[in-house]
Amino acid sequence: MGSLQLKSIRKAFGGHEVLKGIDLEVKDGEFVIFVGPSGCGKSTLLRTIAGLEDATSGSVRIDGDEVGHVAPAKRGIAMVFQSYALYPHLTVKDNMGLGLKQAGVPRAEIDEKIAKAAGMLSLEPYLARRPAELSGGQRQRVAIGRAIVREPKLFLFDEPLSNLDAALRVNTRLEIARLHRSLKATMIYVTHDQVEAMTLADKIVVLSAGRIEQVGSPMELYNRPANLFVAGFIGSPQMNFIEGERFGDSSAKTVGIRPEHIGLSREGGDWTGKVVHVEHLGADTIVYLETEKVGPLTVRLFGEHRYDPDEIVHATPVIGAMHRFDADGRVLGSGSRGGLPADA
Ligand SMILES: Nc1ncnc2c1ncn2[C@@H]1O[C@H](COP(=O)(O)OP(=O)(O)OP(=O)(O)O)[C@@H](O)[C@H]1O
Repeated sequence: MGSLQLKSIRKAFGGHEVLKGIDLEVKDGEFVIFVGPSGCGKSTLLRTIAGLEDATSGSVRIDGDEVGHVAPAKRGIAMVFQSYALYPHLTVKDNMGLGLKQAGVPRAEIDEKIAKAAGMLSLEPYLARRPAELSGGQRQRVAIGRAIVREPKLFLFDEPLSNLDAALRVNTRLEIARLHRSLKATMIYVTHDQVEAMTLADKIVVLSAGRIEQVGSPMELYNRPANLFVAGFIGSPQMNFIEGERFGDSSAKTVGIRPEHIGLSREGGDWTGKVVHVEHLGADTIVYLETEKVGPLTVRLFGEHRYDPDEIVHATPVIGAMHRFDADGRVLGSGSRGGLPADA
């Protein structure tokens, strides 16, 4: 079992409050990812769950038990850091088994657990090596293996892939997804990487300046963002924001439309504009425009397209794909029913 309940968590460093009342429920077996801009409090929240920071006020419960005064080692959690935090003088096997050894687990049981975790992570050939004799990806797998052998109630990951190169990030990401499926463990994960968040999470928690902006599945956040902040934060390239009046929708202060929900043509379309820049990504082409009617626009086209800077083009939004926001940035509606004015 491994459920987590956070109630009104506040944390201040000196006079500076970095967590401003966090309420969150994580169910047993869920994969929950914290995202948000740099400095919003993601790591502080994770460290508070781990017990590496004490909350200034509020309650942290694991499986219903208050753990605010329980030492980190006694909380039944295992944490995997960006920096691996392996002991350089110990072999892979000893690094993985150290926590269990210190807890007085019998040698035979430790060996069995290490063998099982090493099998899951394809680490068998490296058990006798020291960390310096491993690649970054292998070191991170050892750190994950060390967490697995402890059979924690909660796995906490703090940007575990950010020191790895692009290809290795993808492989390790797939490995973490596979592990989550096979272990059915509760995992809480902090990342800067949108793709990691979208692909791994059952539930994403979007934080900004110490508060939760929205909690939801990746597709809920993408298709039905609760406010301008989430709409702008989730999705890359970013959602286009157009003043309601300029869009022709005076019932909304701002209208949002994702770059893939705008079509481009050389003749005939809603908004005439000039191409400013084009990015060819292979599978997609991103076209940046400056339009007369609605200002700058980013358009994402599937496949390869030839558009040149300074070319005059016409952009047309997909009907029903809009998100509408009020003057406070709260969503009024999204998609085919909520995204358009009533008379459209
Ligand atoms: N030990 C500390 N003492 C004082 N201030 C701290 C301490 N730890 C974090 N902070 C401050 O708390 C705020 C939140 O930091 P935190 O590391 O949780 O953010 P984050 O969202 O994880 O950022 P990043 O994405 O850059 O890692 C920041 O303003 C940071 O400077």
